[in-house]
Amino acid sequence: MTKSDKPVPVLAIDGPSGSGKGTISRAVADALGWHLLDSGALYRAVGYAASMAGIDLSDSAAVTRCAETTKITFRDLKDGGETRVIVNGHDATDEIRTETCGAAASAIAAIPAVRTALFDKQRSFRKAPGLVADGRDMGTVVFTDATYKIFLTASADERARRRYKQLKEKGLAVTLSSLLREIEARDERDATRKVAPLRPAAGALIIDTTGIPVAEVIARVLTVVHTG
Ligand SMILES: Nc1ncnc2c1ncn2[C@@H]1O[C@H](COP(=O)(O)OP(=O)(O)O)[C@@H](O)[C@H]1O
Ligand SMILES: Nc1ccn([C@H]2C[C@H](O)[C@@H](COP(=O)(O)OP(=O)(O)O)O2)c(=O)n1
Repeated sequence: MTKSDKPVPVLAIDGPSGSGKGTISRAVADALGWHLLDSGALYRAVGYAASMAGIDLSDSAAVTRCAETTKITFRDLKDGGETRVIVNGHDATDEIRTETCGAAASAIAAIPAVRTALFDKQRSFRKAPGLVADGRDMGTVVFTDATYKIFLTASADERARRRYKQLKEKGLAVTLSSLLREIEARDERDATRKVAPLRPAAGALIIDTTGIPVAEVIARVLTVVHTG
């Protein structure tokens, strides 16, 4: 709560992989001077930690213990570069961004107890003057009372092309066809799981970003916040 007892505002931005959530959330949080929660990084960090520990990702009890005990912190760089994600003391920022880790995150995210284990940590990011929360269930589960709810989407082809360009620029060996397959498999798993499936929250503004430049999407989202 703020001093005036008004709840701290939350802008929930949900959507499938490659829809632009990370890019738009970071830019909007910077423009508003609000905090940022990259909830996907938490699921990726748990997937990474479990894989590193040699845990079978279908072993729900072991993965849940891993989610409960893994120490995840975000470290912002002074030069404004990519926020570092520290997992059990190790800078895992680059490792967690691979598609392999994305698939591991999607698999462990379907375990209800893993989601419960990460719930309070996500809620703790809600601090004045406001929070931009990026994920799959920000508006539907974690911040059901979010002040603003946005669902970003784009065609699977466009999302795969964006991811291809992004990973190529990082020097990773990827093919467009395998990325498209991985994105479609992840969409399917995230949208059909029993707990917190990917779907627009009731009343969310749905923005299809196919063919819309980043600057235009940012402007549209900021209009929602400014005009309430
Ligand atoms: N509207 C857009 N038009 C073109 N490229 C975009 C757009 N939004 C995001 N991108 C690019 O697509 C890639 C994936 O975006 P990202 O923000 O990581 O998506 P998400 O967090 O939803 O997976 C990034 O390289 C980003 O720069
Ligand atoms: N709030 C969230 C965020 C991510 N997840 C899961 C499902 C996603 O496929 C993975 C990875 O999420 P992330 O947002 O980092 O992935 P993208 O950047 O959209 O490719 O984690 C989730 O279940 N709930």
